[in-house]
Amino acid sequence: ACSSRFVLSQMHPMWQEPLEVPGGDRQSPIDISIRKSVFDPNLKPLVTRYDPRTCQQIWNNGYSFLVEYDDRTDKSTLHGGPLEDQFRLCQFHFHWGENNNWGSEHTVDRHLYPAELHLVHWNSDKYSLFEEAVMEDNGLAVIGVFMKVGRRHEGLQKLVDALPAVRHKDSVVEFTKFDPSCLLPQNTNEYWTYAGSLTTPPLTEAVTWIIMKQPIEVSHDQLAVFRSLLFTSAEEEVQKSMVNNFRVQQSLKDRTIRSSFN
Ligand SMILES: NS(=O)(=O)c1c(F)cccc1F
Ligand SMILES: [Zn+2]
Repeated sequence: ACSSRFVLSQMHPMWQEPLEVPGGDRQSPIDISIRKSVFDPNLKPLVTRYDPRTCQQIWNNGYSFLVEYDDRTDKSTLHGGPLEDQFRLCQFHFHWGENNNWGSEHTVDRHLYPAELHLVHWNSDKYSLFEEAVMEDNGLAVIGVFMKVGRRHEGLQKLVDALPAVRHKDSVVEFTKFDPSCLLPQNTNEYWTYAGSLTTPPLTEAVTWIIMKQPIEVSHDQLAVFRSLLFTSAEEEVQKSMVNNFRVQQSLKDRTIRSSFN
């Protein structure tokens, strides 16, 4: 699995923003202004091929919970869209709020969603490890999917049922045979894409972001289970609810957001 331990081992205490970032001209997340985005007819459809047999475990890393995949071979991949190369799925995770009024990292015309899913992939045509790719301009591709409150998401429920087992920071539970394509919206041809960064330290400017226009629906109760997780480990006296684990929005600076649709 892609040991995001690398990314999170440099973890700063929560929200010690603003963190000085070398360069810092392509930071994430951002607001996606629809009128500022430019339709690019050359953008291709996204192609995801996920093998549920590569799903390994769920890990509470004290920041979010990650569903980690075996990324030692090209079994679960992403290509197409704005991407020139093939990318390997290493993990997916979420960001959410303490209530349904906020929680997403990206916004659309300042509209906040209660949560956002990130499917993290690294460029396996150019690099041999996630830890390498995370330091390179074209190293990562992250699919962002907005989540709104509505009908219960049957595919998500298997994951929700496993969360009590990873309530505390540093807990891990085996989790297998999960196909993350069930978490994608039915329409994956409409997305925005821009050059950005990790939204957690080391905040490296390595990410091609692909943000789906169509949100998925999850139930109020499913989001409530996300909020039952804890930032703190079992040993700590004061337990802190894992909520509001999103980064503050960053300036667009000299960047263009492209859309795959008109
Ligand atoms: N939030 S994010 O998708 O930028 C992200 C990554 F891409 C990789 C590791 C951790 C992480 F949080
Ligand atoms: Zn994320």
